Amino acid sequence: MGKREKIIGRTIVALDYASADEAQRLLNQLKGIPCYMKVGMQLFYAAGPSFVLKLKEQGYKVFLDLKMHDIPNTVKGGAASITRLGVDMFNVHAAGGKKMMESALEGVDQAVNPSNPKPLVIGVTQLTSTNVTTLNKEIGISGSVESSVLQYANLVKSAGLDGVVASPLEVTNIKEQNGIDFVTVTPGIRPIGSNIGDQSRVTTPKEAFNEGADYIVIGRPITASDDPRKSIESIIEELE
Ligand SMILES: O=C(O)c1cc(=O)[nH]c(=O)n1[C@@H]1O[C@H](COP(=O)(O)O)[C@@H](O)[C@H]1O
Repeated sequence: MGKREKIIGRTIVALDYASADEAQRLLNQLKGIPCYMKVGMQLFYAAGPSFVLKLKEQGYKVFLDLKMHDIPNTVKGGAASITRLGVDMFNVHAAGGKKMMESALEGVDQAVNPSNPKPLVIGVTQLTSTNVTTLNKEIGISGSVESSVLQYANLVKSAGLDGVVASPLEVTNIKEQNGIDFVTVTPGIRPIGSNIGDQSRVTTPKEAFNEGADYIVIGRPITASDDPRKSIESIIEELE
């Protein structure tokens, strides 16, 4: 696999759209650039499993980002249903605790078979929109964001999940404490000059990979651009 293909395979495009038609329009614009595709709440609640299956039919790897956070039994059932969809990756909130995350893995085990291979199961640590004021004053967790992220990452690892969602800024310490193979999926990606929006803990795509991120997640710098194809090409070029 060449360098360009490797970069494309590690770049996850967040399809945050209100309908399948809008998401498909972006896929058409990015034809021939087989990035990993992320379906989050907005698109899944509107377009459902059928759009996920459509992405798989088109040959994409799919990250289903539904950030499950519920009682263990419910998460177990949800994880089984997600696994039956044949996605490549999905996530749960680490804040749900170890038993909840272990239950997600039990749900996966129930549903895996040759047509539903095991997806990567990823724990969300502190959202990349969270800053220290939100953490301390609203959520009620004291200390730095990074220490909370590391505590969650260690919990995710102890529950047996494959890795975490975190900001690229935290990747080095996460890998140091949990091993190089512990997968890091990093949103909060902002190429130089792009709008930070509601994100707090951001880096450029290049910095994220330099920090050791396995996957970068990019939404609006591509989807809100006047020319999404040009935007993604310039990100890939910078990374090459
Ligand atoms: O789990 C996620 O994907 C996620 C976790 C997190 O901490 N922060 C975060 O931004 N995300 C998702 O990553 C994407 C980032 O999108 P942009 O901010 O538009 O690049 C969105 O779809 C978010 O839902």
